[in-house]
Amino acid sequence: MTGPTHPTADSTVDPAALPPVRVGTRRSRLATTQSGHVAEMIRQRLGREAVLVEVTTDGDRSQAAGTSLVGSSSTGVFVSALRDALLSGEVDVAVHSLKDVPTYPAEGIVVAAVPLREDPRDVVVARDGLTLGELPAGSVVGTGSPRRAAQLHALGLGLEVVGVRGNVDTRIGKVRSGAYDAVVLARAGLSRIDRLAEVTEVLDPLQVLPAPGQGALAVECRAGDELAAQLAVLEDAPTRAAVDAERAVLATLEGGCSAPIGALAEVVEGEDDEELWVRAVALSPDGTLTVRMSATGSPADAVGVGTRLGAEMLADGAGQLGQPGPAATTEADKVREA
Ligand SMILES: NCc1[nH]cc(CCC(=O)O)c1CC(=O)O
Repeated sequence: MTGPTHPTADSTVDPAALPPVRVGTRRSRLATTQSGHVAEMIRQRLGREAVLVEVTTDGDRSQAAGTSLVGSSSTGVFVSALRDALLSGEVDVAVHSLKDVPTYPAEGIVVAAVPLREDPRDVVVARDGLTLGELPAGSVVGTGSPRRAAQLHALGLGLEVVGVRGNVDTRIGKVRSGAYDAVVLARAGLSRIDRLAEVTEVLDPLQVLPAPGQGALAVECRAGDELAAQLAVLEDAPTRAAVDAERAVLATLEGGCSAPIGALAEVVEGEDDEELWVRAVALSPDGTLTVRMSATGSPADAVGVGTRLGAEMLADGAGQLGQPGPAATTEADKVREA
């Protein structure tokens, strides 16, 4: 039988009658698209209204002012302003590209959900529809990422790697204007802003491993907020296991190594159970020295698998890749039962 609901009983509160969830976002097209995607999932799966609230970050301001912001040192600024807005109560949810989120935890904040990740691979946008292998030696390839630069050098194609800053549109513009022969970007970013048609090559992870967490989003909220439990419906468990493992590799290596790092994990169907596979690489900045390893284990032990893999890489010389000195092991490719 139907009848009036009882608004005083928690179980019968209509979620649509609650105030809208305020989803904090940076202003870039990539950020607003990602946050809009999360807001839509909140409407669909929580049945609550959601609105985007723009938060200007120091990173956005310095980019507007033309300051160069490349590499991992810049990533925190994009994240911290959103977290400040979360802690001050200005917004209820913060959405980040997971690869931009530092590995150390933020006080008072939890990653309430990691939704299904996009294709995590790096891609090339080159002139004339070319692949990296088709570009003549000496071609100019733009990237602001030490990880991409080192792996491009390691390909041995004689490419000239130069820095590039700015948002995705700006970077592709460098190829369109003829300033660069190619740029390397995350496929996920291009997918989110609907520019996949410009991709001329998808880079095989055997050659170029993505950044830990690439293609995945972190949905954060205040620790202890009842929203944290509700947002769990946005979670994709295999994605969480994969990015936990990748970030554990990174966190372990960060302890003893300043070299660029790539890592990619996936959960695959094993004979009896699901298995987690992790591949990782640490490189000298010029790409001449690499420590490359893989590990496998249970998705339930993702952090353990990644941590042991990172420790194994340190034991194999990953800590010596940053500075000149005795050569580290090259291309040591081991599969370990973790
Ligand atoms: N560092 C910038 C950044 N942060 C997240 C993405 C793309 C989306 C993603 O990787 O999740 C990008 C652009 C890029 O690396 O090409």
